[in-house]
Amino acid sequence: MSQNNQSSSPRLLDVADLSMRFGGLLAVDGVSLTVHEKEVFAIIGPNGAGKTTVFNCISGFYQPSSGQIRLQDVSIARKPSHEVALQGLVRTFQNIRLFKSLTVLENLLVAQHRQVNTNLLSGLLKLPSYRRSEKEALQRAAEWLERLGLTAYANREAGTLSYGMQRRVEIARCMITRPRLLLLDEPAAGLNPQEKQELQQLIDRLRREHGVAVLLIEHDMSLIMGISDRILVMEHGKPIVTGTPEQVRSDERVIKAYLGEE
Ligand SMILES: Nc1ncnc2c1ncn2[C@@H]1O[C@H](COP(=O)(O)OP(=O)(O)OP(=O)(O)O)[C@@H](O)[C@H]1O
Repeated sequence: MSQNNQSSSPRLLDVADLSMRFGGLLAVDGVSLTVHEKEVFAIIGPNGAGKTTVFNCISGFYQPSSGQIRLQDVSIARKPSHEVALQGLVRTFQNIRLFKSLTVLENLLVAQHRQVNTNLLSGLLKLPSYRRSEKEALQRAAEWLERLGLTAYANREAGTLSYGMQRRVEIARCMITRPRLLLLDEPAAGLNPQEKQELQQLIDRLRREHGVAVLLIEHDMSLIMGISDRILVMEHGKPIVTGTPEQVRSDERVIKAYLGEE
């Protein structure tokens, strides 16, 4: 799979000197990174390096101890996750978080509730504006089900699908809100080799056809090297190096700190 050179594209996410302290532990220590529009940017590093904590700070689940986080020049540090999502940044989780007893379609409808006209009065009276936004939500759900090969599963309870399919539903649920930046937390975890290959193709397609940038944490090196434009390597909360897959692969500090441990 070919990487795109997106470094000349406009900057989408700017993280500057981010730190996060838990009591006596400095879990993230001075991390800076920039994600450009339509870029695929990966964060890698050994277990406990601080990757998930960086994700939680960016997506509004943690309030960083210090540092700046800007999405298209608007500060999002210390904003709650639902506000960050409204600004166009959405995420998936290491452990899939779907409404398992709702159908796949219902999961996609729930995801849009903030965008649907939820004015109580217009809902009660079933005014045309309410019916129109409900219809649009259904249409968008059908489109995303088709794009991700999920149409046949629309009426299945999400919890009964295979792990790989649930991951797809999760990604559809994010994409349906039309984000500019999609954060994927270990998207290949638990997938078989064929599903990993499909995931790689899917991420590439989302970027090319829907103009979304992707920031991901992943342990699967073949996926990372195959899909990323640039990679940030972390160790013990600190950034070690940021570069292209080729630069990272041959960097001695990375080999020592990360690849060397295996
Ligand atoms: N809510 C928390 N409270 C206290 N310590 C935490 C919390 N979250 C993370 N940590 C600690 O911060 C450090 C970094 O953890 P983090 O989960 O960010 O690492 P990671 O790189 O994502 O690891 P993994 O690859 O295993 O998911 C670890 O030492 C972890 O125990």
